[in-house]
Amino acid sequence: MSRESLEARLRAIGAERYHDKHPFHHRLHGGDCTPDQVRAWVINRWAYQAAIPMKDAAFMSRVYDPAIRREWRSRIEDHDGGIAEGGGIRRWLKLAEAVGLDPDYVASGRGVLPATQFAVDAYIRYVRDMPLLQAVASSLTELFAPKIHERRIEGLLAHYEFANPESLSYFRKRLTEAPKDVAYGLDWVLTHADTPEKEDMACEALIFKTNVLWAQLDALWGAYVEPDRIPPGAWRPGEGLI
Ligand SMILES: O=C(O)c1cc(C(=O)O)c2c(n1)C(=O)C(=O)c1cc(C(=O)O)[nH]c1-2
Repeated sequence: MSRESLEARLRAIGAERYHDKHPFHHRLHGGDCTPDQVRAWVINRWAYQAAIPMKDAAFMSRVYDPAIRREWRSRIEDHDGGIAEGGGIRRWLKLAEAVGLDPDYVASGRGVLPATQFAVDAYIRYVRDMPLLQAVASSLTELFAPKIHERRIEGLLAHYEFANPESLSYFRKRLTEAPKDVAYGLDWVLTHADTPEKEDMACEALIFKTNVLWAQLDALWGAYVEPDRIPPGAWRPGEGLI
């Protein structure tokens, strides 16, 4: 298979399975979420945000080639940032505050749904334990992220009072960060998936990752859109507010 046809296969996986298709996102971006459903999304998505630099550190701990580590380390810097200016994690907490949540409560990780935690932990473990090809390929959902970030900025600005350039700065910044990361990751996968077996492995990794993302939204829908389904220990409306 050529590089072009593997790339087409990866993109077809996104077209079918990326979480922009999930009904929770349609609801969020279309202005149909209640304030508590938005809060539940911010609290649970925090678990994903917090896991990203950990999985990137897990990845780097396995790589012997300094050239790859040099490319990869900006991912950690993008999220953690420096002491003074912070990074994506701090920008996420700005969003938390804007929707009326205490940022310390959100950053504590309390109230995250069990299924969300299982999904993000599975992502960290996958990147730590699987062949490097699959560890890299699992990040390629970011091929599809700029489109959903643009849609989210537009949808939130149109429908919710909390939305403004400051509260949404996380997504705006990702519009320039993600394409740089994914260009490197995609090229690496297309170069290293040089047998039919490895091509299948890369595709399986991307499917795994779309499942990690989908499962988080299924968990949100189950707990906060369906009535009376919040699991024990998970965030309940009224908790963790400013
Ligand atoms: O808002 C989204 O829908 C979304 C999706 C994804 C993704 O596709 O995994 C990431 C992000 N955002 C994101 O902001 C981010 O920093 C990020 C890093 C990664 C990764 O797997 O390394 N995915 C994503």
